[in-house]
Amino acid sequence: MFLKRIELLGFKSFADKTIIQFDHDITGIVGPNGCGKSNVNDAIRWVLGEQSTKSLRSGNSMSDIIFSGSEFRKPVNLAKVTLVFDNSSRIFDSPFEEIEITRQIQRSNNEASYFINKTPCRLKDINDLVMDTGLGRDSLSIITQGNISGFADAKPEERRSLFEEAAGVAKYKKRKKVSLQKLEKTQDNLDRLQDIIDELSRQLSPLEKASEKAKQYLSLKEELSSIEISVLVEDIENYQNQIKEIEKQLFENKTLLTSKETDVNLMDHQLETLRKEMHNLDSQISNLQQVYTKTMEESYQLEKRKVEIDEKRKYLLKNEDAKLRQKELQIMLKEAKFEYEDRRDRLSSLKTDLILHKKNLESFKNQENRVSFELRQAENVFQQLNNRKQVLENMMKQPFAHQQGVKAIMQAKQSLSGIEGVVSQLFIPQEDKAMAIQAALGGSLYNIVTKDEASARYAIRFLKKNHSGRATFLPMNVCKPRVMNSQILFIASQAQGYIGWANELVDCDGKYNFVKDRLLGNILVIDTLEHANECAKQLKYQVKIVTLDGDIVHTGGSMTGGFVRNSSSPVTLNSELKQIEAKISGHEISIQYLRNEQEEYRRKLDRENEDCVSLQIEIAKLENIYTVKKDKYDTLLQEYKQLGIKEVNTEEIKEDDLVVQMAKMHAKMDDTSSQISSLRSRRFNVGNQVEKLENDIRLLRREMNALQSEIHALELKQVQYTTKQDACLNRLNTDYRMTYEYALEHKKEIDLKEAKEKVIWLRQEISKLGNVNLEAPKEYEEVKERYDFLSKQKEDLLLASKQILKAIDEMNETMIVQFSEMFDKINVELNESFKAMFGGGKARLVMVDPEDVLNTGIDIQVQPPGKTIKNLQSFSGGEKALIAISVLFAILKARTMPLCIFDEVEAALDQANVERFARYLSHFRNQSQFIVVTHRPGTMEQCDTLYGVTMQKDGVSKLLKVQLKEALSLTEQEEK
Ligand SMILES: Nc1ncnc2c1ncn2[C@@H]1O[C@H](COP(=O)(O)OP(=O)(O)OP(=O)(O)O)[C@@H](O)[C@H]1O
Repeated sequence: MFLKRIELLGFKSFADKTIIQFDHDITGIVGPNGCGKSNVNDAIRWVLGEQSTKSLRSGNSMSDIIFSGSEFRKPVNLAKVTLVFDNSSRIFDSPFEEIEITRQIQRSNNEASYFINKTPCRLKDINDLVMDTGLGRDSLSIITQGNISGFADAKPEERRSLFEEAAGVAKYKKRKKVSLQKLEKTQDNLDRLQDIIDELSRQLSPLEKASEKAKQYLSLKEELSSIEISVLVEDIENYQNQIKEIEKQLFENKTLLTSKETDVNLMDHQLETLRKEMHNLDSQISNLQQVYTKTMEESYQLEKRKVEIDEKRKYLLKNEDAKLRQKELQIMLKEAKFEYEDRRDRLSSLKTDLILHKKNLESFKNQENRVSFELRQAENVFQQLNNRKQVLENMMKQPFAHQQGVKAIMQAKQSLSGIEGVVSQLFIPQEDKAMAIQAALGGSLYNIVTKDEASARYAIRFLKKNHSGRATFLPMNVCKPRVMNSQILFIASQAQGYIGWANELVDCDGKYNFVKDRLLGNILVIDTLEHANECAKQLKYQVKIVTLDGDIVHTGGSMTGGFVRNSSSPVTLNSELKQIEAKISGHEISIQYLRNEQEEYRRKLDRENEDCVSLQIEIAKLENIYTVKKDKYDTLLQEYKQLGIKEVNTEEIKEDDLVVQMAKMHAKMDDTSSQISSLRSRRFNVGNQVEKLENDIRLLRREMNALQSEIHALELKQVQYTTKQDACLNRLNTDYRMTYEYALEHKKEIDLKEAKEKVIWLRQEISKLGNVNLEAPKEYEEVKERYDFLSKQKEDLLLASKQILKAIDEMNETMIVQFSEMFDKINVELNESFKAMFGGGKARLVMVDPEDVLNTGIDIQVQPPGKTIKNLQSFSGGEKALIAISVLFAILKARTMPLCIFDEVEAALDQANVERFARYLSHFRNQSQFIVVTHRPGTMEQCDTLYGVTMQKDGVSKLLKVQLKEALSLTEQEEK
């Protein structure tokens, strides 16, 4: 037998271990109602994997199938049922000759355990084992009274499962279901995958762009760094050279300064010496003047004596004899000759002197004329400068003459609170930058800076109230500093003719720095308009640029410039005034210098004049004396000749002679006078030298001041270059993490100008890129990799779903074929079984939708003998059962089942029909094994073995093999 035995323990009413042995094809199980017959059926179904407590006629919990006890028996805690099958025909796909399937449940944990041949297994293993064998919880193997009675009344669709089971398509259906679930899952996965792929693809495009941008950025940056390092190194080298040059100049200037200091010291010393000499000369002159006076006194005494002697001689000449007279005359002649020759020589010497002095006079006159001319010119310019200064000062006294509102506010400043001042007065442009700053400030020149907005509001109310015009106010608290883009700062700093940012070229009180930065922080100052245009181009016309002349290149590229007649503003006035004042002080010095020079020449002129005049007087006096002396000599000579003396005694005049003494006196006086003159000249020269030295010292000191300023400027420059050099070093360090020495080693040979242009270009290109996500290439790679991977997965899934669909198609095909074949086969068998059950007539199975074999419901058209075809519903309960049994037999004929369990399937039949049923059943002997739960003697008669089930008072089912007679008596007992 296929099912060899059932072992029950604790299952429902089978509290005690009960073994049902099956030795024949048809085994009947009989007994009164409620004795536990159907529990055997339930036990088989339970072992074969039934999960529905309803199907098992149990309570809510599976543990309800465990024997629950009775008045006389305690409940048990374990239910265990084993089915033992003969597998020699290999109905189960297993190499074992015997298959033992066990299911048990513990009350304590409500957990079921499964075993195949005593080995624990899963429910699935049991399902797989019984699949395709015709067994199983939903199979045709177990048919109950309910199945039979409900068959006719069931909907066509509900009937279909029976035929599917018979056709053996259930496994395909199951597989198809699994495949469809897989397909659904695959589709779900595909949908999810598609969502992710869509999302990734949305990310990919921008990421690819960002990645390209980042790569471009990195490549530009790399190029930039390779060039910029060299540029920085070159710049540092240049700065170093410039610093060295400045150091050299500083050294030279400092040396020069020291040498000038030495010169000044030396000159001071010379000055001292000269002053001493001057003092010396003065005392020498004074001494000589005394000598002169004394000599003149002595000469006067000698003159007096001479006059007395001459008087005596005149008397002698008149009264004495000829010889004496001759002697006397001779003496007088000698003296007269001596005197007249002496005066002649002196005269000649004085004339020579006069010529010399006149020459000097002429030269000094020329010099004085030249200096006077230069002085006049300098004084003219000086006057003009002073006039301009006065005009400027007047203009500055009324700085807002044309700005009525500004003027009114500034006049009422004391009574208004929070008025700081007008922009044009608060900001002082650095030297030469006034025009540029004026252009940069433009309309803001006359903005009034206030402490806050409230002060500005108050001032505006004041203007309104007094009808005093309008003004623009700039509250300090709203001024925030402008931060220029570092790229622009860099490009600007490299531009040709770069002077600086306008705010850097203006001095002001520190508290106005924000105002200054707000108004001027974004305006660039470049030397010329050409350079400004060039720079504007490099900066893409994003920055307003002004030139030193006040021309403007606006953002966007428009230009303003030209000449304005009265373009003065307080900003330029101030600067012009400063320039004028500087010029005036320069002119003052040169005028002073010229005046000194003029004074010196005039003094010289006066002196020469004086000398000439005194010489001329002296000459005039001497000429008279000479004439007198000559006349005297001539007269004496006449007188002497009249005495008849041919020869004039040439005897030398004696030294002690009065005339000789007098001549000596004159000579001494001349000599003294000449010495005085020479000393005076010396004194004059020394005086001039002193003055000159004093001037030279003054000049030297001025030069030293200039040198000092130059040194200061150089030191400033040195600091500037050092700062620039440090900035470059810093950039090398922070931007490129390099020391100068390292960078120097790795520097490339570059053309600095070209390289700087390239750096600017590269920076512009980098700037154009805007924000760059440096992680983008990595992110792109990751997303791309994921995208590719998921796309491949999608392809695989599509392939898998195609394969599943193909498999489903194949299964559908197989199911259609198998179902159709089985359907036809059953239809053929039905005709026969129907005839056998009804004793004639005909029956036919019909597909409700033949087009949809896979889903169609199944209808039955029956025509019992002598009756016309009627609606199934209109048949009696017995007829309906008979129709169902006909179909059941038809199926069993068409598809051989190894085991069939009929649970009171013939209950609704009358005696004659039961016998017909039983007889038909016996036809299946040797073909299938039947376990028949029955009350009907007709059926019992056809059974090979009968088991009687009884239940005593203890509520426990007992089983015993019975003979037909006993079986009938068991049933009869119940009927009674
Ligand atoms: N868990 C359980 N513990 C104890 N007894 C149980 C349990 N479950 C069911 N029973 C008993 O089993 C009996 C019902 O058995 P079953 O339905 O097999 O009887 P039957 O012989 O088929 O009756 P009928 O001929 O009327 O169909 C009842 O007496 C019921 O009390």
